Amino acid sequence: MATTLSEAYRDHPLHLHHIIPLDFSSLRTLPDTHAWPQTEDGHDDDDHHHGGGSCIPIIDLMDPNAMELIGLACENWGAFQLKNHGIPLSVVEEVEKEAKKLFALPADRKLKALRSAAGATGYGRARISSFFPKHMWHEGFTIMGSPCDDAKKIWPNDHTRFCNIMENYQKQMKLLAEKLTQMMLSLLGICEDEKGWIGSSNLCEAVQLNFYPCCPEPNRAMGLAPHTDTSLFTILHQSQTNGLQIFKEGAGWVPVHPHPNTLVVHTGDILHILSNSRFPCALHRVMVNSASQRYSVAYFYGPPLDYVLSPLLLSSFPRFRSLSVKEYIGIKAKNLGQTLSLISTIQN
Ligand SMILES: C=C1C[C@]23C[C@H]1CC[C@H]2[C@@]12CCC[C@@](C)(C(=O)O1)[C@H]2[C@@H]3C(=O)O
Ligand SMILES: O=C(O)CCC(=O)C(=O)O
Ligand SMILES: [Fe+2]
Repeated sequence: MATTLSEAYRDHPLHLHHIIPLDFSSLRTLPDTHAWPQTEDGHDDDDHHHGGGSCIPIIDLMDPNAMELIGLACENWGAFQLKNHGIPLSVVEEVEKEAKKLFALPADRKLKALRSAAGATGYGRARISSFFPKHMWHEGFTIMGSPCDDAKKIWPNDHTRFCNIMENYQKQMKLLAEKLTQMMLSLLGICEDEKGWIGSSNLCEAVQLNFYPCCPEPNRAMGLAPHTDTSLFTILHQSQTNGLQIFKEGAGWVPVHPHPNTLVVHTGDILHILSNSRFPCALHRVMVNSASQRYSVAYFYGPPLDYVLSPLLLSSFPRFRSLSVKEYIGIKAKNLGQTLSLISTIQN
C-alpha cells in the first residue's frame, strides 16, 4: 500500500510510449506530432485581448494586510505573485542554474534518468501527456524527496551539488508553504484541529523542474497543456520569460508576466475542495516562443496521503464527497480534468 507520494503515483503507471522525450534541439520545423490546433487567443504579443489588461495581483508578504489580500486574490483569481517572501534570491538562482545545466545535457545523458512507466520521479514528459493527442514542447524532471537516485544516474560521480541545492530548495519552500497554509486555512475559518497536519513529516511535497526549448513555430505548439495541479497550492518560480497563463472566468487566458524575485502562488485541486469551491482551482497552461527558452520550478504542497479531503468551509452544503488524498490521486490518474466533477455532489 502506498505510503509515500511517489508510491501513490507508481500505483498508476503511465503508458510507455508517452514517456520517451524528443531531442528538441535537433528540430528546425514543428513535427506533426507536436502541432496543436491553433487557437485565436493566447499569445503574448496580443496581451490586449486578455481581460482588458488585468493581471494577477502582486502581494507583499510583509504588508500588514497580506492575509486579506491573499484571500481576495485566491477568491478572484486562484493566484497571486508574492514578493518579500523570505526565500533568499541565491536559493532560487541556484536551482535555476542547476535546472539549466540539467536540461542542457545531451539527450542520451538525460535519458539515463528517464522516468519508467511505473515511476514517479526523474526525467521525462509531464504526467498529463497521455491525456492529449499531441505532444508538448516541454521537458520535465520530477523530484519527490531526495533526487539523489535519479541524479546519480546522470552524474555518477558528481551529483552532490544538484542534490543539496534541490533538497535545500524544498526545505525553504516548505517553510513558506506552512506560513501560507496557516493564512489560507484561517481565511476560510478552519479551526486549529484541522490544521494538525501542517508541518508534519508525512505531508505531500514534490518539485518539478520544467524546460521549454525555443520553438520554431510557437503559435502551433503547446508548452504545457491546460491543467490544474494536484496540490493544496503550488509555489512557482519562473525564469524571466513569458509563457505562463491563467484562465479567469470572463477574461480568458491571462498572462502571468515574470517579475524579478517574485514567486507565483496558485491554488490547486485540494484547496478548491477544502474551501468548498470558494477558491477556484487555477487552470493554467504554458505557451512557448521562438526567441528564448523558458525554465520554471514548481513546488507542490499538500496534506498527507491518508488525509481525508472534505469541504471545511460550510456556509452551504458540501459540494464534494469526502475522499483521501491518495484516492483523489488515483481518480485523477485516470480522469484528469474530469476528477472534480466526478467527486462533485451536484448533479450536472
Ligand atoms: C505531485 C505531483 C503533481 C504532478 C504530479 C506529481 C509530480 C509531477 C507533477 C506535474 C508537473 C507538471 C504538470 C502536472 C499536471 C504533471 O503532469 O506532472 C503536475 C502533476 C499534478 O499537479 O497533478
Ligand atoms: O512552467 C510553468 O510556468 C508552469 C509549470 C506547471 O504548471 C507545473 O509544473 O505544474
Ligand atoms: Fe501546473
